[in-house]
Formats: sequence, structure tokens, C-alpha cells
Amino acid sequence: MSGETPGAGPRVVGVGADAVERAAESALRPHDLTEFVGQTVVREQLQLVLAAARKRGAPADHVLFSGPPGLGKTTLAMIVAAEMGAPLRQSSGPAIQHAGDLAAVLSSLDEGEVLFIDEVHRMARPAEELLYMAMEDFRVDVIVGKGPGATAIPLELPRFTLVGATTRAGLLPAPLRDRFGFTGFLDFYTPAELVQVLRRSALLLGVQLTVEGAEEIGRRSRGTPRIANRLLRRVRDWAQVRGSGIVDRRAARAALEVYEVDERGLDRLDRAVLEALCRRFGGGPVGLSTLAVVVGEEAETVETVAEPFLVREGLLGRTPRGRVALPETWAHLGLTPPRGSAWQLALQPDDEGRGAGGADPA
Ligand SMILES: Nc1ncnc2c1ncn2[C@@H]1O[C@H](COP(=O)(O)OP(=O)(O)OP(=O)(O)O)[C@@H](O)[C@H]1O
Repeated sequence: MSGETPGAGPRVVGVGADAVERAAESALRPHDLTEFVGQTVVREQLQLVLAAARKRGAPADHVLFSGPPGLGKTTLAMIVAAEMGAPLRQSSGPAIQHAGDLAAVLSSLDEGEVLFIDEVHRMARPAEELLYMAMEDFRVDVIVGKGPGATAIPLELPRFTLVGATTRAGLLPAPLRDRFGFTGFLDFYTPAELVQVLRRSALLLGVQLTVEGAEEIGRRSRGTPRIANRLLRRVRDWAQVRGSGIVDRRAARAALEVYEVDERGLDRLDRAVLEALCRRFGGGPVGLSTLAVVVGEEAETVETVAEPFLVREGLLGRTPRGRVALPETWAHLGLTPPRGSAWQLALQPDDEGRGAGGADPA
């Protein structure tokens, strides 16, 4: 998921990654499951899947990783290949817009190879349908010609492991979802886990990091290793230019103020969403697309990048009637909620008995 935010300008905590960031990131990627911090449940489940496949001497079942950006889906895909001793081929949903694109990739795979498709929910429908057969039967029908003269030529494929990653598992059609033998749901990291991520990264980067410095950065990293690593590099810059070179609490506080990351880790986009919700819409309810237009951002970015964190922090409610500000939202912005605030009304069950956290309006 790219997740950069043109409307809100460059974001130091943006969870997307451009080319420079990707290079910096790959230097910090854990290479095996023992180096991979947190996600204990997923790690154990995956360990079993891979160990069993190794014991059988067969490629692992297809695996799906689901969760917000920056939590380690790509890293885990690489680990799957490494642990299976197999090469990794990388592609992404948006790059596969025709069945032929996918057929070309599949037919060039080697036996046992791991094919990683990032943003698998964004693949075109005809390619998706081709993938069903490839995943299940390790063969595809290549259609040659058009109209009544078209013929399907069956093509045998080597046995491979598909690793899919998605920030929106709900958008995957059931036939595709069901063909993954294992789905790992990645959750946000605890501050203590982020401290572990940061200490590991600091070692690799040769940065001197104090415990308090790590705690301060970890607390403001929105539960996301990618953001933790990025903030570490920015605080290191501050420490080198204006401080003693050591990343301690003082450096972390000062640097994160410069980069407009607040005490809870909210950045400019997060605050823009909350400000719009409270100041422009009196606390809502307001639809996602309207909110996105007001903050100058794509609806998908607001939905996949800002919202999961804001919802988890109790700073945003999703109701069948739209997004609503919650009591903590007003408090965080230092505002007083209007009387009979929208959230109270919106949290009442609607005609179908759904309350907050129910169906997700656009
Ligand atoms: N569990 C972890 N332990 C240590 N570092 C991690 C962990 N998870 C992620 N990282 C670090 O965070 C960065 C982002 O991880 P990754 O690219 O795997 O996320 P992602 O979920 O694939 O994101 P996207 O959905 O945007 O593709 C990586 O550089 C990696 O170093």
C-alpha cells in the first residue's frame, strides 16, 4: 500500500514508502522469524505451517497477510521465502490488470518459488479468476484468439506458494480468500514491542539510543514498526545536528515537535481529519468521502492509513450513519462538544439495530 498523502504534504509518520524510504527500510528488515518482533500468534502459526511443509518436502500452503500498512506483511513474505529456502518473486495487485499479465508471471515461476502479491485486493477481476485455478490445481487455461474461434490451452504450472498481502481483507472475493491455507491477521504493536524494534534498528544503524528515547519514540509511533523506524531516523538527524548525537528523551521530544508528531503519535493528516470532523461537521456523522475531500486526501488513504489508528485510540467512531467524533476527540483537540453531541445520537442503534462499529458507510 503506498499511502503517501499528497493533500497533507510529506508526512514523517506517513505509513507509505517511496523509493528512498524503501531502501532505508530494507536495511532494517528482519530476515527470519526469530528476528521478527511481536505478532506472537501469527508467528507461531506461520512457524507451524512452514515447518510442516519443510518436513513434507513440499512448498508451503498459500498464505495471506492482512492488516494496516507498515506492520510487516512484506517482511513476512520475504521471511516465508527465506525459511523455505526458495526464491521470491514480487508483484502487486495494481500491476496485474489483465489475466495475461498474471499468466506470464505464473508460467515463469520455478518449482517451489514464492510469489508475493502485495495489495492483492487490487488485482483485476479476470486475473483474479485465473488465480483461483492456479492456486488450487497449479494450472491455468490460456485463452488464445477471440470470439467464437477462441480456444483454451491448458498450461501446467510448477507448484508454488502464493503469499498475498492486503490492507483490506474485506474486499477480497470469498473464492480467493478461501484458497489461502492460512491467513495471518497482523495487529498494531504495543509500545514495548516497538521499543524492541527500535533497539534492534538502532544497533543496525549504529545509533546510540537510550531506553527513555526508545520509549518516547515507541509511544508516538502509532503501533507501527515502519513509523517507529522512520521517526528514529528523524530523531537521529536532530540529535546529530542540534543535540549530543545520542537519541534520548530530550532529542525525541524536540525532534518530534519539529515534525509535528504529537504526544499520542497523531500527525497532520490525523489531526486534519479530527479537526474537520469537529469544526466543520460539528462532530458528524459525516461520510468518509466527504471527510476525505475536506482534508484533501483520497478516501482510501483516510480509510486505511488514518482511521484504523484513530478508531483504535478511541478518537473516531465509525457508525452506519458516518464517521463521528467521540468524547476523547473533543478533549484531544481541546474543544467542547456541542450539546446533544452527534456521537451520542449516532451511537444509538439505527432501524436495523446497528450501532457504532457496525456497517461501514462510504
Ligand atoms: N515485526 C517486526 N520486527 C521488526 N521490524 C519490523 C517488523 N515489522 C515490520 N518491521 C519493519 O517495518 C518496515 C515496514 O514493514 P513492511 O514493509 O513489511 O510492512 P507492510 O505491512 O508490508 O506494509 P505495506 O502494507 O505498506 O506494504 C520494514 O522495514 C521492517 O523493517
